[in-house]
Amino acid sequence: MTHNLNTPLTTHYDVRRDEAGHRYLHPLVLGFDLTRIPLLNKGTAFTSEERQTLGLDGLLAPQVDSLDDLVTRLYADYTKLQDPLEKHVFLRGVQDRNEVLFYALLSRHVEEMLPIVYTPTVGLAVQKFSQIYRVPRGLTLSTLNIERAEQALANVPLNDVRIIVATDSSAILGIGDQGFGGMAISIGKLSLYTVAGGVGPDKTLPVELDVGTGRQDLIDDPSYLGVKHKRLTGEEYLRFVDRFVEATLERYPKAIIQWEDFSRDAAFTVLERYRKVVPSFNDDIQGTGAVVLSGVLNACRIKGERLRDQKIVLSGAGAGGIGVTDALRRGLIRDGLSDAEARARLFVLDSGGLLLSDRKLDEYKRAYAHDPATLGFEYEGKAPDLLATVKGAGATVLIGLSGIAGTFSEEVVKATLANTPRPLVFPLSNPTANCEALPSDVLNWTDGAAIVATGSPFDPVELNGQTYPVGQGNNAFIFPGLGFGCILARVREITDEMVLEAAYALAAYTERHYPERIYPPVSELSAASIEVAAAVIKQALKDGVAAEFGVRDLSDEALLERVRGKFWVPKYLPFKLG
Ligand SMILES: O=C([O-])CC(=O)C(=O)O
Ligand SMILES: [Mg+2]
Repeated sequence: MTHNLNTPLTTHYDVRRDEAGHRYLHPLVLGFDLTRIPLLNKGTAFTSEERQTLGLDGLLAPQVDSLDDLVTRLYADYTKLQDPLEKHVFLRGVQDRNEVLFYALLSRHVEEMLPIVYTPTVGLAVQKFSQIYRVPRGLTLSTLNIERAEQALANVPLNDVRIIVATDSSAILGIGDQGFGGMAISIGKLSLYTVAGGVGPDKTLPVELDVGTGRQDLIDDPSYLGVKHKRLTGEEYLRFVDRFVEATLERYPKAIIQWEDFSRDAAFTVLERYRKVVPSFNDDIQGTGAVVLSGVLNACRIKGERLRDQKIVLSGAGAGGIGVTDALRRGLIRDGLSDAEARARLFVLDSGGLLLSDRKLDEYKRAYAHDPATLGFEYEGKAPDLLATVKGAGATVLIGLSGIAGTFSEEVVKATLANTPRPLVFPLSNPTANCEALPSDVLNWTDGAAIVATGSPFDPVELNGQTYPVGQGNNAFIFPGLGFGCILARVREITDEMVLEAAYALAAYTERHYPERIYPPVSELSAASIEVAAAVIKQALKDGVAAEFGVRDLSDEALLERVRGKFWVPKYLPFKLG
């Protein structure tokens, strides 16, 4: 089969239905090539008939396996590996060879493998991406090809992408600028879209926007694979992202964009610039915001208190910090407070201390700055630090999105305990090494009284003969369901109310199934995502932004059934040439 660049062969197969309505693959490539295209390759699970009709006879090991056999065999290999990054490379290798197998393996061992394909190991994969890079995956736009963005998108061998995770790598997790390496986070997030959000892998596209890096050490590193110059800024930067969005809209008009790990002001600027142009959301601002609101709601329920009774101190004023503050403000208003009353309960600190209106602050932080005259407590210096704020404000909730390990010291945690018998302490920065405090320390310092959640996974803590599970307050509980719902409803826009409903749906799911916990266990990600998706669809209909999914008259249960029915599950489809 030949093709030229003007009419590229943009896919390698069609999915068709036989007379009985069963789906099958009609391949547009044959023979050896089939074993090299991850969405088509079945490895030794090609049936003997397929081997003969597809030109594979003699190319494969004689044994014909089932998908289950392959999963069992690979898992045995996997368990021999010790090092998390090696495991990551192993699993990514499976994904790049045989995607159905990768997802079958991952869905069978979600709890064990999520920390490998996703946080925290993905943080290491980002840092080592140039070294572990093997074969192409996703789309990389850089300053070298952005002027040919349409052609670059035309080269992507997928015809119907519905969800894109795009990063400019300026603030990966809590580890900062990672240049080209950020591609690993886009890939990792999309694995969750498939395993937990039911979106078929052929509908997902990871994107790296390589606008350069502020890291001289990367620029100087001969093994670094990204473009080697300083980051674009200002108008040049926005023009680059404009080109990406325009070309994407043309090639994939049904796609949603998840903006991931953009630093501070870029995160807010990009979100606002495009959210009415293309259905899009920022995972760190909105996804993290929703997941934290959900956990705080459940923790308040466990304490027998209300959200509106809390005084909340947040350390970190990046995209995550301000996004969480905003979600909590909306939650406080829903709990009956006015906007001013809600703001009066939220205290945000950046590296200079509490945000105060007499400090020189970026625009996006200004919204949460307190007037020193009405703050209600005294402080020394230009602005109170974390300890002074916890004491002065009477904090009952402590949330960390600072990216700085150790921020929640024993003194700070004990000062929070002095304000309430059961403080909420959420050291949420990722990956593990950047977490503001270890859950075991927080529980020890508070003699088990604190309600703790982290962003990265932690083992349960044993204390005084009791076991305390540590909730994972990671946006993984929000974005797969949020995106899935948006895809199913073919939304024109993702409203703040839809994101808020995602938070309440997760809280309700947790309360129903795990009343003693603030987040479900990770093994329940897909079950929780289905409920999040249904809530998002309902709100999209209310907001008048849903283009499809005639579900207006469905009962809640019927809607959930509909969403469940759309969930992609890994299985090998038969090949047929007809
Ligand atoms: O990726 C994660 O684990 C959560 C997240 O968005 C971040 O930390 O930036
Ligand atoms: Mg993120």
